Amino acid sequence: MQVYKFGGASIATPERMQALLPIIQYGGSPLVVVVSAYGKTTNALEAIVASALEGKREEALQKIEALEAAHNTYAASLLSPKGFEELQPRLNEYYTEMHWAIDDAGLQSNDYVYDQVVCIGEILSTSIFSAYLNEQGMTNQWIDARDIIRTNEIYRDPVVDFEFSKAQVQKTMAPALAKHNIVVTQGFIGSTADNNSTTLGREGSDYSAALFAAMLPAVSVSIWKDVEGLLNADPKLFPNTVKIEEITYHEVIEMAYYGAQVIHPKTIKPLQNANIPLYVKCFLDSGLKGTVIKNTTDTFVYPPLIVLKKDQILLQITSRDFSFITEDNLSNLYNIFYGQHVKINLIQNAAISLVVCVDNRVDKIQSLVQELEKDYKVLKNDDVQLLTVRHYTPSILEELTKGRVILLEQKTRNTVQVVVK
Ligand SMILES: Nc1ncnc2c1ncn2[C@@H]1O[C@H](COP(=O)(O)OP(=O)(O)O)[C@@H](O)[C@H]1O
Ligand SMILES: N[C@@H](CC(=O)OP(=O)(O)O)C(=O)O
Repeated sequence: MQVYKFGGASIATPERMQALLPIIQYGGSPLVVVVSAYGKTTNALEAIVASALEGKREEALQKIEALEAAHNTYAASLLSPKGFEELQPRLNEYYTEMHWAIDDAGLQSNDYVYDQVVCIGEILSTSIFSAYLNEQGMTNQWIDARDIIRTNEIYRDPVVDFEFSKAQVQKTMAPALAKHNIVVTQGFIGSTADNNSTTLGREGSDYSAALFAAMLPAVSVSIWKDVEGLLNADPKLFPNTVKIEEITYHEVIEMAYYGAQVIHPKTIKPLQNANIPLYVKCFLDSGLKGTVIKNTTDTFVYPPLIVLKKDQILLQITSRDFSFITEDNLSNLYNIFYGQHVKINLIQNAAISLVVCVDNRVDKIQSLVQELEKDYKVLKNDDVQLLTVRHYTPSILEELTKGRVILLEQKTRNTVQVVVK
């Protein structure tokens, strides 16, 4: 039993979806196919939510109409006229779900509304994918991941109830696999005990694939990307990247944690716990070997692993009464960050101040700063970047920071992190 995860890029166009057929056909079976929304659908859904939350209902409806038309065109170009006609009522149901969800704007929390709308991207893409595979003779069972992945009610950043979800996997997914050999389901989404939809965090489909794999359990997970495997840096940001053949879970968890946008940070833990290898493969050329991420006792010499996290903000937080930033202040400050759901990417403290680097999330920073300012003075340094290099050498660090202003630097034996402007 294997799990394949196809991200938005791999199904960005109907032609790309078509090209996945041989990958699935020769992938071995049974196979769980975990799929994201196609292309940039999630961004489009976020824009719908933003309009609805700003009270611009007409604008939101226009954007929904465009999204519906795009999905209809996508489906119609893959399916026979009969197949499309059969699928249309189902797509319409999901479009209606979206309409209802935006009507909750202002009545329910913003994060709740976001999840009810944004989850539809994956529901639509998988419905089309499943129908297309069926038409092509690859009989499969479509499963709504919201019937399986149970989460708590922290919308947009929920905690998954692993044991409950695992029982659901055994009850519904395992028998469906035994019957059809192929199950098509969604990444990124789950639901609460009250059947409200939740999303697991942007780019969370990798995490879903890992959860399904650990719960079944599967022998491996393959995530299909537009790159030849895991590289030592993002090729869109750095020239001369090198592909990594094999790498430990630990190294990848560090890379993902520091912000490498190739694998969702939560993906590794369920796989490592169940000792399931993760392959990063290229959907543009499935013959390429890719990268394997697993437990190993081998010791590798890695190239410098570089992660650049853009759109960061540096906050300098100073006690108003000149009290030292020691345990009592620190625990108070950590509680504030925790309460505001803001993750600290880098932290350094001095006598009466603390400097933290966090993602510049407009929706969160304002209320965080308001809360902090009750007891502390806060200075902001906008538009900074966080550069992390594992297995660094002095020369690579010099090369990467040339011409940049270094605002903060932290080094351990293996890792260097700098906040640069
Ligand atoms: N270390 C890395 N190795 C490979 N790709 C990386 C790395 N860091 C960032 N990326 C980026 O990840 C992209 C693939 O991931 P992504 O676009 O999220 O795929 P998906 O379709 O699954 O969402 C690549 O095009 C590349 O720009
Ligand atoms: N569609 C969601 C979940 C996801 O993981 O997508 P992708 O696999 O395309 O990164 C997002 O864009 O965040």
